Amino acid sequence: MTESLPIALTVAGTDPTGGAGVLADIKSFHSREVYGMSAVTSLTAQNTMGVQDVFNVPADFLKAQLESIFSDEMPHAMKSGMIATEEMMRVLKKYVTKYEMPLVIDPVMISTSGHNLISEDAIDYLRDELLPAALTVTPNIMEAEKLTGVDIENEEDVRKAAKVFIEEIGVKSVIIKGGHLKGAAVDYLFEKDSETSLSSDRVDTHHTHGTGCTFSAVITAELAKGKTLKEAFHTGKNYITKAIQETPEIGRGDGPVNHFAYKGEL
Ligand SMILES: Nc1ncnc2c1ncn2[C@@H]1O[C@H](COP(=O)(O)OP(=O)(O)O)[C@@H](O)[C@H]1O
Ligand SMILES: Cc1ncc(COP(=O)(O)OP(=O)(O)O)c(N)n1
Repeated sequence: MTESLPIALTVAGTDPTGGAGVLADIKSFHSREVYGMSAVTSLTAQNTMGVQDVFNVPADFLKAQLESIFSDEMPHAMKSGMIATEEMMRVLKKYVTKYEMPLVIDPVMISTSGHNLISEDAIDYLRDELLPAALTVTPNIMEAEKLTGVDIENEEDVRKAAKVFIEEIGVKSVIIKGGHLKGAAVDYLFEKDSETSLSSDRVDTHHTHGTGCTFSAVITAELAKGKTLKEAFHTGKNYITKAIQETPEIGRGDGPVNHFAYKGEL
């Protein structure tokens, strides 16, 4: 008899060159031996040099995709990435409150190349309505600053922002990624009564396109297997570090990471 596979769902935008968004998420799920499903929010025309165009899927069609999935099979964990409009976020909120499963929100706002991927009013809805529904939220430094209003330059500022996330915004936990701070690449997991930080040497490379998507997708995959958030955080960090150390040098600009590089225990 075949053993049943853990299933993870991503609700996110596409990047046709496969470095970020849905394709990066599915590659990450697959490499962790988790069956991947997706509901697409936006089609972007982008590559390693930047974002050329964006087409947002009508909110009703996002609903149709989610309905197709949830009326057929229940994923074990779910993540969201680029959710461009408040209308789409409202649709998503209905599903994440109706069906209970670990939810990881990667609050994607701006691409590395500086392109706005979500509207300003969607940011307010994200902070006030969606974040409290998540098991964890994985902002980078700029996203954490935008959502909390705290300027972040060092570890103390990271702690101040985490306090706002937990005590004011009402998130259950937050993982603040330090990829854009100076020095070592340190990420911080804050739960109500605990703090865990994981550090790795900074890799001297500009090939970091899709690191945030990949990191949060691996965490989601581990949660789908029933791992704890701390265990998932450790695997996510080890996976992304290896994926950045062994970038495949694809494209003419800021290239993607290597989804085959990490060979850790499944
Ligand atoms: N140059 C680097 N060397 C090692 N790890 C990095 C590097 N850049 C980012 N990371 C790691 O990649 C993950 C994504 O971080 P970050 O770049 O801050 O997020 P985002 O991709 O959302 O902007 C984090 O685990 C971070 O520590
Ligand atoms: C469709 C799509 N989704 C997300 C991103 C941003 O990717 P992320 O991994 O958060 O960030 P970078 O590491 O690329 O900054 C994207 N570009 N496209």
